[in-house]
Amino acid sequence: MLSSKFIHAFTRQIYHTNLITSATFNVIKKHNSTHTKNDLVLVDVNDKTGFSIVTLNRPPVNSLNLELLSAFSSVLDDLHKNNSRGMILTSSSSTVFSAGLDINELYKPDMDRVRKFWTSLQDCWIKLYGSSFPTAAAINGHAPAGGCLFAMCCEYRVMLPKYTIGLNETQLGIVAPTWFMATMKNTIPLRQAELALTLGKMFKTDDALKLGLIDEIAENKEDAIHKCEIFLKKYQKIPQTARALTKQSYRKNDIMELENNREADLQLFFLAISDPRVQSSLGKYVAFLKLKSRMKPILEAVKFLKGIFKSKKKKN
Ligand SMILES: CCCCC/C=C\C/C=C\C/C=C/C(=O)SCCNC(=O)CCNC(=O)[C@H](O)C(C)(C)COP(=O)(O)OP(=O)(O)OC[C@H]1O[C@@H](n2cnc3c(N)ncnc32)[C@H](O)[C@@H]1OP(=O)(O)O
Repeated sequence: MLSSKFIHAFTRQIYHTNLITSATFNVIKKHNSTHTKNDLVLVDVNDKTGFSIVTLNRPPVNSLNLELLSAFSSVLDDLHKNNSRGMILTSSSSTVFSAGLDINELYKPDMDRVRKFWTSLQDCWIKLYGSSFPTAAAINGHAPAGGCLFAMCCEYRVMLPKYTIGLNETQLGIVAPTWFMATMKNTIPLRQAELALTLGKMFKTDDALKLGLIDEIAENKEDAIHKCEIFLKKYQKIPQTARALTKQSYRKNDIMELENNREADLQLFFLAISDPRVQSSLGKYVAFLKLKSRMKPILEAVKFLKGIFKSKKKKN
């Protein structure tokens, strides 16, 4: 009953988007690139392929706060309305795809704001994981937690060498929501997902490839985007509605589970972040990140001096 209702709703939605004239799409095409409020998310449409490159742009680490999530959510709406031919998700940072949820939204939160924040995160996940258009992620930097979640929502992942990706929540003393877990279960083998989730494991690029958490390794960002385009082009020969319905049917149980329990999920989140032990873990983590960031120049100086000593030793 539920599933036929769901399929029916999605079919209507997809037919509806197919019927949208290319006029709206042309508006984007003509301008070629659109930016959201504050430029937190940049959208560039490739005239030749029709693919949109969506760039998360919140320096320094693309941590997902309410404003970034709201901007991303409305970009996903636009792509859907404009019957996008495909989306490539990437980052404007040279070392970080996304640092995941902004810890400042979780630590000592303002309850009004955190409600909007969590609802926005739910929106983004539902729209991205269940998108009618095909998606690929060009992971050009580290992708912990929420960063890994968004990458896993895409149907294909290309990552640059020597970065890390994973759902590391347990390491922070928090539990990944069930829909985070479901997304990982849809990406890598079940037993590996359980181990990765309970350990809060971050995988280096090579290991992520072996595990199937990513699909390819690229030399640099341009190469990653190119590889994503090759993937998206494969769908050009497949009838659009059949492709979209297959993807959505495949993911529908996970999506319906959240759709039907959004308020309960929000209450569970409130309960978790109101726990003093969770707040204490988050507080320590915020302090650790700040300390690490401040120590960076010292660590870099030590590395530099070590390099000099090493080369002097070699000469002698
Ligand atoms: C059943 C119960 C269900 C309810 C569950 C309840 C709660 C759980 C809810 C959700 C799950 C959580 C999901 C998440 O996404 S939590 C976020 C996890 N993210 C991380 O652990 C990443 C932390 N960051 C890093 O590891 C590194 O920063 C980096 C991404 C590898 C980049 O390293 P780099 O060396 O390039 O940068 P810096 O470390 O120097 O950082 C620069 C600057 O950014 C600040 N920062 C980093 N990450 C975050 C972040 N996630 N949020 C906010 N701010 C961040 C860092 O502090 C520095 O700031 P500064 O001002 O000091 O320069």
